[in-house]
Amino acid sequence: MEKRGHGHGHVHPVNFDPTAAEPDHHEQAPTTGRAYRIGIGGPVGSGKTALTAALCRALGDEVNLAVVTNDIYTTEDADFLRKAGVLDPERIEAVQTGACPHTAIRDDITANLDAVERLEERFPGLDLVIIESGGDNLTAVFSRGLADSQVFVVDVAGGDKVPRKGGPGVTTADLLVINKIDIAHLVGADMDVMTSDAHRMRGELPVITQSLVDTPNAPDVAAWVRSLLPVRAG
Ligand SMILES: Nc1nc2c(ncn2[C@@H]2O[C@H](COP(=O)(O)OP(=O)(O)OP(=O)(O)O)[C@@H](O)[C@H]2O)c(=O)[nH]1
Repeated sequence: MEKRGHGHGHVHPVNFDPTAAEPDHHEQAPTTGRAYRIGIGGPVGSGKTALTAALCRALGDEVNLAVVTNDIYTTEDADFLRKAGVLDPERIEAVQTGACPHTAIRDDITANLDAVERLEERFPGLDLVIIESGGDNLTAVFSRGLADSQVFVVDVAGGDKVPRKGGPGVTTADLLVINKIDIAHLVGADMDVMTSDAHRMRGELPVITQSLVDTPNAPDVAAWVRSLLPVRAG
């Protein structure tokens, strides 16, 4: 990490590595005997709540699932999901982060783990908890102590440069979703550029492009989620 001075007698660390994240202070807990936890993160308005709703629609009848939402000051996302009727409202827990959302999904994950625990107590045998982060920036990723796998959602409206800007969300998330491809032509986003940059930045890690207007149940992401869950007998 480089250090830069700026004229008041000391230096601040300056990190120009787009793939660098803050250190993760939590270890991944063993996944046996508890619900699998998938984190959904990404910039403000990219479609995280819409994807969460889509996954509830796609998987709700076959998987015992619940959702934790994170908002800074409100319970907006939880309220949206409850109103959308995609899941029993009892299966939705809201965390108010009161600070930058990445703090609650990475640095102090207690409130989120407590919310997961409440859901697990309420619904014994829960298979899956989807944890939706509040909208943040390209550096916001989940602690492995909270999310077993994570999806990072960007959208075409942010510009086709977003994947090549990197950041740990784009480069290290277990799945990158490029959302709202139905409006790519309206915002002048070149999908070939976005997908080839995304693959270049991510190596072997998967990339899904989708429109939740054209495919409201997010079939490709739902298939990816199914592939992560343990196969159940019967
Ligand atoms: N055209 C189009 N609009 C979409 C798509 N996905 C989501 N939207 C719209 O984009 C807006 C933002 O979507 P949200 O799901 O609320 O985004 P978010 O990432 O949860 O937003 P924050 O929680 O505020 O960060 C909403 O008006 C959605 O209806 C899509 O695939 N295509």
